[in-house]
Amino acid sequence: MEVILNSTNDAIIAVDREEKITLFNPAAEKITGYKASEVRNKKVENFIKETRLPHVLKSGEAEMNRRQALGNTIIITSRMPVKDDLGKIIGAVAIFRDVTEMADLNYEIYQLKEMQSMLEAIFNATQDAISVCDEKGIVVMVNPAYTDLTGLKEEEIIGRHTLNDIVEGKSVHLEVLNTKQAAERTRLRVGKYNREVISSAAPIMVEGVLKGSVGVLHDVTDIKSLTKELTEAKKIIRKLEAKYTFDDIIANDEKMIQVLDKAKKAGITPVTVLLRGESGTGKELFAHSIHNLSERKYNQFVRVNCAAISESLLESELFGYEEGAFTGARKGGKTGLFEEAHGGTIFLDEIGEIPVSTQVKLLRVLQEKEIMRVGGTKPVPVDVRVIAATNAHLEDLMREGKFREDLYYRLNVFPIEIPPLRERKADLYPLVMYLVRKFNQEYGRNVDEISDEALSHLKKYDWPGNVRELQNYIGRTLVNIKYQEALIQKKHLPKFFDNDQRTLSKGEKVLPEEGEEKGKTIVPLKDVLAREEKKTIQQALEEMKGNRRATAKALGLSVRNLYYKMEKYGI
Ligand SMILES: Nc1ncnc2c1ncn2[C@@H]1O[C@H](COP(=O)(O)OP(=O)(O)OP(=O)(O)O)[C@@H](O)[C@H]1O
Repeated sequence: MEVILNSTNDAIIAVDREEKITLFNPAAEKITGYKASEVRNKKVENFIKETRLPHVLKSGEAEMNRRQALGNTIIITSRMPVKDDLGKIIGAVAIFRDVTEMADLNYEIYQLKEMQSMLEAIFNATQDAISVCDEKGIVVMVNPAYTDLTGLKEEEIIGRHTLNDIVEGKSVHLEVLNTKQAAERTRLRVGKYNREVISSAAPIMVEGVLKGSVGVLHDVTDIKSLTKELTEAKKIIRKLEAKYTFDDIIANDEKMIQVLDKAKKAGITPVTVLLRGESGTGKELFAHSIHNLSERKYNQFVRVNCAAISESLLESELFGYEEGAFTGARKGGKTGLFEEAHGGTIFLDEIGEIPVSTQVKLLRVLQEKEIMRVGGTKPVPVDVRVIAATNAHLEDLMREGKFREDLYYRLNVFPIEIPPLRERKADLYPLVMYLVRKFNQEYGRNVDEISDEALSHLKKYDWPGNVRELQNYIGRTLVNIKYQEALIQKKHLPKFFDNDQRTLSKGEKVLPEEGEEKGKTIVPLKDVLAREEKKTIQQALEEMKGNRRATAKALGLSVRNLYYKMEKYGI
């Protein structure tokens, strides 16, 4: 018995009825720091308050496995009364164990558990698909983003080899397991949906030993579609911006060089410009270039095709409207194009198509430098440079009462007349070569010259559609040329009045010819009608030398309707 008392790690303290210590073993000495000889026969309360032995003497009740502090130590105590044969309490004994070390360990475990829960929360909530495999390449953990991305259920992944999820490409996990190094940015296709991903992985090392690999997948399908959207958005922005400068205007002809000089002068002054010339002569190109030479070049260039916007909408598009200005008006109103162009330039193309009522408002902007929103009462000051363009004969329109005289004089401050291509044939050769370079790139051709015979053939033609027509024509020519051919010869040149839609320039809409598709002789009626409509419009435009007003009149259409159809058929 004595041996047990002396060798046990449990501290044992016994007291008699008077609460005096009768037993104090070596373990008790160690925990409390008192010597048995010092405390024996002395009241326990005088030395150790936490034993609760006086309480047990009174209550006669045992208290088992209680956790408590003893100074800086943590102990687990059991106390029980000692009774004689008659059940009378003659003393009490306390047995306790130092668990400070165990408590520290518990605390560490607690901290680890906390960390684990935190990591689990991150693991489950992150948008990145994560998988973990062991040192043999067997997947042991995946997060919800991983199952979402791959379309595989957890049970189809866990416990299987990591190669199981890959449809195409090399496993980064295996690379990590082979090299013990991180594997960076590898393209793969994974899972049920064959998603394209970029994957990276890193080794899991525990005390220098490789225990597995953790991999992250980024879905690039989304990135790809976002990039596509971004490219589209950029295209739209570029369309809105002025992209050309005077360096982009090809001119060799004396008359054209003079026109260019005049336009450059307009560029460096804030004057209102009226660009006149047939369709396709380069009016828009000039408008861009003037804006880009001016002090306003870092501000907006807003192009408005006055013929392409319906009469009822044009006014609110140009000047904006106040909330509640009309049924269907947007909440909060709308900023007009003049306000958008504030500080910059507004290019009013086809100015001859503006209805007389809107002309009054436009005159106000030019005179007062302020606009009035539709439904508004307060004028809004705007600082906008106006460049207008027309291929219509404004003087005729004025005589017919369709164009206000006062507006005409306000716009005609600095007229620039761009001559048609037939009057500047010296420009043909440099224009052809410029266009050839452009289409070489686009179509993957290697043309570097045009034969004299082919060039003189082009010079004989009138080019009613001007540079735009030449551009389409050279595009068609390059389609006819083989990759290895470097010289445009007469045999490559298409017919001038070629309405064959299959040789139209890039971007134009191709409608099926009669019975064109193999084994299909019946073409839907709407396609036949569309094809005929397109042909007729093209022919009319050719005959009217690209003059849209005259073409619309000849076809019995409004200019707006003609624009709509031209856009629809990609003419
Ligand atoms: N001198 C030139 N040098 C280079 N390209 C030109 C030249 N003139 C016109 N172009 C090109 O021809 C096409 C038609 O030009 P643009 O749209 O400026 O003509 P436009 O007179 O405004 O036509 P429309 O009256 O039909 O709107 C454009 O692709 C333009 O880049």
